[in-house]
Amino acid sequence: MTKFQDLGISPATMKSLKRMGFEEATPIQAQTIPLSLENKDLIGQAQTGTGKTAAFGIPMIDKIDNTKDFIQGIVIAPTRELAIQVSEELYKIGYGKRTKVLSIYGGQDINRQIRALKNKPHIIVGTPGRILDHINRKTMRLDHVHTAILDEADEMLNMGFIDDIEAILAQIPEERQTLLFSATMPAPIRRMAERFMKEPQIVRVKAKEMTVSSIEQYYIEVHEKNKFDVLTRLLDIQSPELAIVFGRTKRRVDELAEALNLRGYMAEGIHGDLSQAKRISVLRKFKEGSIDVLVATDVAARGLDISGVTHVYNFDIPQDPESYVHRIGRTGRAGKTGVAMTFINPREKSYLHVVERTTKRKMERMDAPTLDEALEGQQKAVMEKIMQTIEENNLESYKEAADELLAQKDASTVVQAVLKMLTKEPDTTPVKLTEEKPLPSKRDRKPNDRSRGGYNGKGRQGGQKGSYKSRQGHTGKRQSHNNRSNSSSYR
Ligand SMILES: Nc1ncnc2c1ncn2[C@@H]1O[C@H](COP(=O)(O)OP(=O)(O)OP(=O)(O)O)[C@@H](O)[C@H]1O
Ligand SMILES: [Mg+2]
Repeated sequence: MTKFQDLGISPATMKSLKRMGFEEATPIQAQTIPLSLENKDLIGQAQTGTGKTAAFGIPMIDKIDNTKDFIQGIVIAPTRELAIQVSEELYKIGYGKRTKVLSIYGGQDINRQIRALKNKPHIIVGTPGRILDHINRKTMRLDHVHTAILDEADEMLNMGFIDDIEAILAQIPEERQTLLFSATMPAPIRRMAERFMKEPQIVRVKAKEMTVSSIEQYYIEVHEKNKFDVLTRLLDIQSPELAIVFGRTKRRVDELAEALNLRGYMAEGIHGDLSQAKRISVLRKFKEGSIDVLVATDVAARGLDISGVTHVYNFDIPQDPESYVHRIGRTGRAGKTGVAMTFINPREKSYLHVVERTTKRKMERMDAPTLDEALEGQQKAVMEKIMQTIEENNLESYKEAADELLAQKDASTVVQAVLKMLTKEPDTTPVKLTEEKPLPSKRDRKPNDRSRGGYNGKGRQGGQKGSYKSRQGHTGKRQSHNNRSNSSSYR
């Protein structure tokens, strides 16, 4: 374990790290911070949730000269949500030094951003399109920037942002330091990236597997038409605190969110076609816990750090192994545990093998749960809740009513009735889901065919990092239909 004080970090930044509760550096931080402080270009690859943001953020902030009123560092990120999240983490790291950090992204009022830019931020975090927009309008100058960072670099290059990124980098002095970070860095993308770097050092955190070991990984073979029932049974049995369900396309995400609601789950979808306001509100609700299932396309969730996500469900298997790594990486972050379940149409078996080969980790096979198991899961959750209520020892005012019931019926019958009332019986309300064809067999697939749902490179939306309110131990995750609109009990 490496202590931050051994990495050459300034006292002001050390103070911020302490305030953030960071005690020891993660491996990627320990390996890249000293190199970065020496101004080396580098490509940093480490598992999801292992602190890459601070790995690039700490040295960048330490190199900012706060007495100078111009932009000295820039971070480019693929989505608005991520830009906001990264800027918030940088703000916290820069708190001790009073570093000014500004996020700029499409969809937000440009005049407001222009006013904020006049406030002379030291660091800009933004999406490629909007950064270019400000460069073209001459509302932002990058000629004093010494550090340029591409977060989720492989995704941005995959999405066709290479020209935008090169145009942005062309505005930054050549002596700059350029850093690329991601949990995945396929070789062709890395070679493309090296074009705009100077003898980059490649820092790959040595790990046997590409995914963190604290995520349990399972797959379930299930036919398309049964997938939804299997999903709801799993939700009933596993009672996730917060869950993310990944669908392949935007339509899929919308239909899944609607179907989950029909069956009484608090779910909402997020993808690139929603308005910015809607996306902000969905993410905020998810972080606060007033919805507990987020249905998303891959790109919508890249890099997002939401505490409390205990389960990830791949309703559709992702088309490439990198997407798998990023999807399941929304759980098991910062040393926490998580569970990832992947549904596989029997004809998609080859994709499972490709994922396993890339991650160097086998998924464990699980059988689809039955209705009875789902009911049992819900009963268990209610029983836990009852025991918890007993432990809280605050039942005085119910004693009289209990005695009255027990005078009429025996204890077992009374408890059975209470259990029945509290248990959400598995719901089989019919739902409408358009069938997705299984992915083409590997042999039919063209190289670089990544046509997926999600963002189209434009129209990215922002979301705010909400407060992570503590969620009281609630076990039954579903609301029955008649009280579904009352979300306050979930806060
Ligand atoms: N040294 C540390 N000690 C404790 N917590 C840390 C440390 N470094 C980072 N964290 C926390 O770990 C969480 C994950 O960090 P971060 O989002 O930077 O991961 P990442 O490696 O960028 O993941 P991804 O590949 O999914 O983008 C964050 O909540 C962050 O604040
Ligand atoms: Mg990250």
